[in-house]
Amino acid sequence: MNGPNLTLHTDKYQINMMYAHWLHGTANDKAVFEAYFRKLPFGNGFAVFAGLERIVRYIEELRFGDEEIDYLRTQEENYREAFLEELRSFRFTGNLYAAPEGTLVFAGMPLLCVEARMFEAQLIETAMLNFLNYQTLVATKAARVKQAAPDDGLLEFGTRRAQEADAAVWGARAAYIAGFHATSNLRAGMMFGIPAKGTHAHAWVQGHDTEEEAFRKYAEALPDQVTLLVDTYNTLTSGVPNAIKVAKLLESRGKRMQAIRLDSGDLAYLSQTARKMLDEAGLPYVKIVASNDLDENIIFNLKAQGAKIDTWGVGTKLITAADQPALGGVYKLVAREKDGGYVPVIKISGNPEKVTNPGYKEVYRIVNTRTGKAEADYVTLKGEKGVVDGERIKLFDPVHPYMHKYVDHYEAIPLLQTIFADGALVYELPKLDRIQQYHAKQLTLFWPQYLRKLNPETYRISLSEAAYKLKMDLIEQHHG
Ligand SMILES: Nc1ncnc2c1ncn2[C@@H]1O[C@H](COP(=O)(O)OP(=O)(O)OP(=O)(O)O)[C@@H](O)[C@H]1O
Ligand SMILES: O=P(O)(O)OC[C@H]1O[C@H](OP(=O)(O)OP(=O)(O)O)[C@H](O)[C@@H]1O
Ligand SMILES: O=C(O)c1cccnc1
Repeated sequence: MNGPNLTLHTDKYQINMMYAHWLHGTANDKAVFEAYFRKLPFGNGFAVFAGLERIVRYIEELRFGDEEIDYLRTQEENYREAFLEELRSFRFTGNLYAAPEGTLVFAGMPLLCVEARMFEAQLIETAMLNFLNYQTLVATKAARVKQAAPDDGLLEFGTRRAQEADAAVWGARAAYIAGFHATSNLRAGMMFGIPAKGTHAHAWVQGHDTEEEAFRKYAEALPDQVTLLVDTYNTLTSGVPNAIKVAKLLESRGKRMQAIRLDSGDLAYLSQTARKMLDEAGLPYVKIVASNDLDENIIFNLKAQGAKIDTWGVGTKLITAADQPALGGVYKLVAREKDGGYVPVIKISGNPEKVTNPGYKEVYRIVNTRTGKAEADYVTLKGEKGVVDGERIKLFDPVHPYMHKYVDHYEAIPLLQTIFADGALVYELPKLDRIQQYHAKQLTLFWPQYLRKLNPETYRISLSEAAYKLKMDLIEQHHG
């Protein structure tokens, strides 16, 4: 997938820091960074991790070419020529660990960890956050829509309203991970193998003398996939009756009309009445698709009202994550090389939730072997053995440490997979269908109280006692 060169898709301050490290001889010192977010979006109980495939492609293709170097030369007179020359041979040579796409993730857990030369780890922050914040946000929004209509068809219709072209296609992919069935965007279909589907617009109807003629001509052109948009003039007095006529015509030719689409008005009332009209005409197989500024809340309400809708076309509010336009994922330094080893580092803040968790760490999902359900995620310092050996562990909330419990019958599933090792891609990117299936399976690991859309219970991310002690010691040191 050779797209545009994204190497300068970074904030200038990253290159400034790279330059300063280079100048002072610390560019080759290793560093460990972790990416995580502090607050779940949409008041949801979980987020759906997405963005890894794009991150992998980006890292593989990182190169400073002539154009990039010439541009940097014009942007900063302090950059020495030898530094710019060094950029020519820049490659990612570090390690990257990440959760697989489709994993349910939570506030405060490391989603991705980079261990690399300071020079490399710093450059990639901006683009990685850009990719994972957006794709995780849209996948999470899509998971909420899926929860409102778990057994219905879900079509992603957002491209025309998306924040530009990349957002449209990667957003369509994120929606598919969370259980959407198809996208209207053909490029997303071609790039990722997502089924591409479509009906027709009002323009098709407006472009003919009569609605009936428009429907007939459309059905003649595409007899195997006829979904007719019935609301251009009057849904119940014109659109549905004309669609019924065309469905009968198709039947006489041995074909079946697929669906009608409703795109305005009271979707509960119109779908119920249209359903009745279709059934009475002997067309129970003709489905009803609805669209028009839908989101999980409207879909939930329409279902509560008894709407007879089989498939939902969801555009603007999904692709733009309308009720929360950004996920606040951050990328924080947790350890750096000094005198041949790693020293943990911390960022202190007056707000306890913003104090970082220091140290090179690992994260495990603790699954109770009696219930088969996840109890909490458990963050340890790298190399801690207790959890791997199944020893009794104490789970507690690092912000409210008095809230704790012990578990001893559990399986500890490591969440971060090795993606790059010494710069080499060692992870086989799964096919998109596999990611969708993996995501669906992830949902079965959690009790429903963590999954509900409204006021979910908080799933806890616990620090091991050693990781917690390290944090407290560093806070103490800094206060001292
Ligand atoms: N029964 C319903 N309950 C709750 N919301 C609904 C219902 N029917 C439709 N909606 C939603 O109400 C919103 C606005 O619909 P409204 O009826 O105002 O516009 P419209 O009929 O589509 O008008 P226009 O023709 O300008 O598009 C849409 O988001 C739509 O999905
Ligand atoms: O409502 P969304 O969730 O964003 O879904 C996509 C919308 O895009 C189209 O409308 P548009 O107004 O662009 O054109 P049309 O209604 O004239 O077809 C379509 O009819 C949907 O209503
Ligand atoms: O195929 C459709 O019906 C469609 C596609 C994009 C946006 N709105 C509707």
